[in-house]
Amino acid sequence: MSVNSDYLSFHNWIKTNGGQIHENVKIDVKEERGLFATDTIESYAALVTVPRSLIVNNQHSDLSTVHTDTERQGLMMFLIREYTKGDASFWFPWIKLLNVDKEADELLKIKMHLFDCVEHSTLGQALTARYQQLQEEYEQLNFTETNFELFCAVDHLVWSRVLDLPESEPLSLVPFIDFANHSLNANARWFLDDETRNLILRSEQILKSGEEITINYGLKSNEELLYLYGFTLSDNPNDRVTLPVSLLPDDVLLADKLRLIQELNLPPRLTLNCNGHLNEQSNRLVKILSAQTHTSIDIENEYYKPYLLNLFSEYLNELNACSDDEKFIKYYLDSQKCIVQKAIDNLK
Ligand SMILES: C[S@@+](CC[C@H](N)C(=O)[O-])C[C@H]1O[C@@H](n2cnc3c(N)ncnc32)[C@H](O)[C@@H]1O
Repeated sequence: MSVNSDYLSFHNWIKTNGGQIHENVKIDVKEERGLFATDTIESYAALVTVPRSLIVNNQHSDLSTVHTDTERQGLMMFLIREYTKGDASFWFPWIKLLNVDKEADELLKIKMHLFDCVEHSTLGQALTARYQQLQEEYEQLNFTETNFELFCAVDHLVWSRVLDLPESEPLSLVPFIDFANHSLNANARWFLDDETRNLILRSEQILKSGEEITINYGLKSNEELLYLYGFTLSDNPNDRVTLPVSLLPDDVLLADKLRLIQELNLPPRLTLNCNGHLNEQSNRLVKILSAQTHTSIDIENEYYKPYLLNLFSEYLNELNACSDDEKFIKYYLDSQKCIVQKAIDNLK
């Protein structure tokens, strides 16, 4: 079967099961596979309607036999089980297009790149924790139907494709709408129909022929985008730098500083916004961390600037030592460098 006929089968599957697809909407591959308008579409048009019966979550009868600790695991088990059934699965026309095998290869490559580049950043820490957790889950679930790489790929598919439905709704995968890519200037929006509980993707403006149909995944930093979806934006106004910080064990003020940090409930990291400014909590944390006398704890002391300069310069050196040709990692690194450089300039 050719790729085109796979998309045709998917369209037919959605329709046969009660869904609707606007005649001028199709899945296509340009730079990235996504949804496109094949002709002009008016604003506020229903682009896709996905019936309740095709929305995958823990309320769906097909997940009733999956017993797991978390909703995410439930979705993973469902995907693995249905993927393993091949064309015997009811969900085959959709799952075939998810390219589970290819995803596993791609992910492995990205993982290697990332670990080399961002080992010491909060992203490196988060990724390390995620893979450790996945390893534990994989062993715990004693999964014989798949290998670990595939297990990671399915985890990525779930993270990158779930929709955050309104509060009372569970984590859900929504075939067809899960082919919409992200844009900060999105031209479409999805919502749950109050009456039918169907999920509808609607145009928010007139769409021109050939235009990509995009939704907004939220105001996420490049680190969050990379962690959740595996891509970044070259010019991300929501980008920031988060740097893990810790106290030195030989700090004479260690106990006092720790107590204060706990009392104030400060997270052990510094966050710089895209203009290189520390947020309020981080500012407070640095005053505590950099103090060298009792009287200077939690006030702007003379060690404040040198402490920060040293921290930022070290991180900048680390970033400069990484070079990567992979487009999204390059955007991530360039943006991190730019923010840290602004923070250094702000201090001077
Ligand atoms: C919900 S899926 C969207 C459909 C996906 N492109 C596909 O081929 O199935 C999310 C994934 O699409 C890709 N993606 C979404 N928005 C993107 C963007 N603005 N730039 C690059 N890749 C994007 C990322 O790989 C992300 O993990």
